[in-house]
Amino acid sequence: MSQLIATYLIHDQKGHFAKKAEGIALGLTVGSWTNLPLLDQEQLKKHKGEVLDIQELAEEDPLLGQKGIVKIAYPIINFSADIPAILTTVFGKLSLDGAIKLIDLDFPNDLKKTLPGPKYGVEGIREQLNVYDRPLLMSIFKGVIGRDSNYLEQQLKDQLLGGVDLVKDDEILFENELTPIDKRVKIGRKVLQEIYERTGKQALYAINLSGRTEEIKDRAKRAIENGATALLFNVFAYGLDVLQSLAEDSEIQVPILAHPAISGALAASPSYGFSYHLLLGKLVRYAGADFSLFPSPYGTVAIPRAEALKIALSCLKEDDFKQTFPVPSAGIHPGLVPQLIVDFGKDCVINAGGGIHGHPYGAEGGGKAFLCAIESVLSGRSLVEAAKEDANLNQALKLWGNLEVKA
Ligand SMILES: CSCCC(=O)C(=O)COP(=O)(O)O
Ligand SMILES: [Mg+2]
Repeated sequence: MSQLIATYLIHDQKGHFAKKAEGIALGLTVGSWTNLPLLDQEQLKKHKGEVLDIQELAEEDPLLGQKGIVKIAYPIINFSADIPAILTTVFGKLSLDGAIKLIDLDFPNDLKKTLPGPKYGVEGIREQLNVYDRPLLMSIFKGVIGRDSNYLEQQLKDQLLGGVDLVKDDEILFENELTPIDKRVKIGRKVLQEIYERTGKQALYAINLSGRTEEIKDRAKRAIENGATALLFNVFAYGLDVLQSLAEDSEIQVPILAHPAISGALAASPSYGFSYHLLLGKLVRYAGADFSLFPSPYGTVAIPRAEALKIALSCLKEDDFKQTFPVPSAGIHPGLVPQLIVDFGKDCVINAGGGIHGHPYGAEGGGKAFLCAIESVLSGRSLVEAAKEDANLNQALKLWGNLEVKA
């Protein structure tokens, strides 16, 4: 019988993990079945969760007690094949029941088959952009709230002239009178075309898809009909199922970038919530994101390096799905590029807002400084060496410094 396997970090003052694990396996499936008549027990057996493994960890939390890892298998006949039902089964009521963290989910093939995964993935995106041999570079509009469409247009041009592969709206730019989505799409189409004719550079502009859930599919489709080339989506403000339904829609034929806004509330605690790699890696990928943004280990809202690396591994793991581009973000500047490439390799997106727009030569200089940093790392040169011949990189390093690389 096909089973979904959930791995949890649990805590117990007395280390009674077996009892706790059995309580979860029963409580989230058939409830207390042992007191029922034999006939009912037989009927319920095929629905009961099964404790597969219990490991006691040496580590102890001073307040929460001893730590343990338990694996519980849930028969997939218990729930419908959708993420809301899956999450409610494995972590619904349980998420409210003290210090417990859902670390991972192993999906059986018949359940995986019901999920879309990314439409384009790393390979498809590289084909669209015609960039195969380096990390991609993305920049983020900044300071657009309260500004008109001329301002937005100029910012887009400046960013693209810096040579970036993608530009994205900030996740906090919503429907507004000055720069509504229709206007942004129109500007995006025009400027992307102009830059392509001038420089031959293909780029994508990810428009923030916002508004009420019931409106957003139509809004996305209209944007795409009018020339939108990618969508940014605040997946945790809406839910993974909404991402899935966008990804599955055959009329939504553009890449989707999943923004991690809100996810800190769900994953940052070491003892509660989801693991970051499950949420921003596996689930976002399975639900259909082509890109997953997450806090890098080095910037302004840093997460531990080990966590960030696991997110990226989960995005790129050999699997039945296309790969999702990992996008370590927040507070990124050119001096971090060598470390980002050591950590995430070539299949990642280097993504910056302030590190592009705050460059002394403007967004164009910012983009060029990043590209020079990427190229110098890939050709084995130090940033300091490369900066001797590149004024853009030189200015960036003077302003933001140059992180010493750790293996
Ligand atoms: C926390 S990951 C999302 C990064 C993001 O949305 C952003 O605006 C980063 O901007 P920055 O100026 O820090 O590059
Ligand atoms: Mg942002």
